[in-house]
Amino acid sequence: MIHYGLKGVIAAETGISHVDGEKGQLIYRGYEIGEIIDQCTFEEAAYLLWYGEFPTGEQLHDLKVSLVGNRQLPSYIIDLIVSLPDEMDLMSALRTILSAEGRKAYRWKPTIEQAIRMTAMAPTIIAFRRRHLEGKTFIPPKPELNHVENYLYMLKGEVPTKAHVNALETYMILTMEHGMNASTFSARVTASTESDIVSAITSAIGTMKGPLHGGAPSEVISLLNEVNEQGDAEKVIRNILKRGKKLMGFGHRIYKTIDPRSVALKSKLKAFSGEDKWLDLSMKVEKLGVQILEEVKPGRSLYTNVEFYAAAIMKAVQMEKELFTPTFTASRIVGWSAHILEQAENNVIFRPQSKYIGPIKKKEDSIQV
Ligand SMILES: CC(=O)SCCNC(=O)CCNC(=O)[C@H](O)C(C)(C)COP(=O)(O)OP(=O)(O)OC[C@H]1O[C@@H](n2cnc3c(N)ncnc32)[C@H](O)[C@@H]1OP(=O)(O)O
Ligand SMILES: O=C([O-])CC(=O)C(=O)O
Repeated sequence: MIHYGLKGVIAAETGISHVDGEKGQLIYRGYEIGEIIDQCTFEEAAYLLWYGEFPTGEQLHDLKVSLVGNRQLPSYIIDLIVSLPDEMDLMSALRTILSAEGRKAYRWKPTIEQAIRMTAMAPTIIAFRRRHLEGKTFIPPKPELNHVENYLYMLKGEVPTKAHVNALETYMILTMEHGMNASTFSARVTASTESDIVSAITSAIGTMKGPLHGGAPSEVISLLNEVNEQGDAEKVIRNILKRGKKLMGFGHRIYKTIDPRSVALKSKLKAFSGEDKWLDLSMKVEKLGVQILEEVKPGRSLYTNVEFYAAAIMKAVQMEKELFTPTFTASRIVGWSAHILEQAENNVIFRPQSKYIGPIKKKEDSIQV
């Protein structure tokens, strides 16, 4: 039997997270995601994923110090940020620039220190590259700001409001980790060859970029923009589906009910912006989208996924469309690296099989006379 797309195949045991697709539940290291976003910072959630438990005050302090030190970029990385062609999109640039970090020091086995370094570097690379493309000067990280505050500060050049930090931090914690999704699988496959953490994360970034995975939210914005311009949401949705296209931000391999991250983002947005044009538009498109998908694809249980409300939350914190997937990547590096470390603990190389459906030939039969 062939499991196309490895649907339903369990290929590893993990203690990092659990995704219950029927209940619509997401658990990090035993704790429900709702509890984590209400009570933790980005740093605390990352510590939990890497180490399996919450940090003490001293451990959290040490992690913060390590993040501060690793946020400074070496000169070879800065050189790349300014020399890559301008038409390279941010995800391609991030993939290329982070991969330049692959030095001898990263040889097998991966370590938590390496995971922290890559997590610390990503937001600085994204912010510097973005500012370079805008013709603006780089804003170096401020040691006294936390991870999410720093990211916004380096992008915008001013210390962000508490409301913006809180909204983005919620999003970044919610998207840190999600079981054996496509990009995490990529990371684990690369790590399973005993390749280094930089290569594994580079593989994952390449996988994250695609519109069926991490690239979806910018397409959600295109959908919302189209509805906003045309005014008739039902017509826009039906036209997309009539053309045989997918409705971006809807559907999920595991969730057969609403994605709990989508619920959490919607409620954060309600608290954050109250009456907001993009939130209202998103809720209208969600309601109609679910109804029409049930009519067109009955029984497939298609609801909004995390990417749907990600678009509205990014708008709320004034992030441009080009930053959506890189920001998702900056948080998912935590989950990828936790999986790379777990893979290294009990490694078996990933090597599924394929069924050959081509012909069997003989060379002499193909010789023309
Ligand atoms: C962080 C993340 O990666 S979250 C996912 C982000 N991606 C998106 O939002 C892109 C849109 N969604 C999709 O493409 C899919 O739902 C995926 C990739 C997320 C999941 O794919 P799969 O598990 O392979 O489900 P599959 O594509 O087989 O869907 C089952 C059925 O529902 C349909 N379907 C699934 N999602 C959608 C959608 N968004 N719009 C229209 N139809 C859909 C499929 O066409 C399929 O129909 P069929 O039974 O007639 O063949
Ligand atoms: O789990 C998946 O297949 C996709 C997803 O939601 C994620 O990676 O966050």
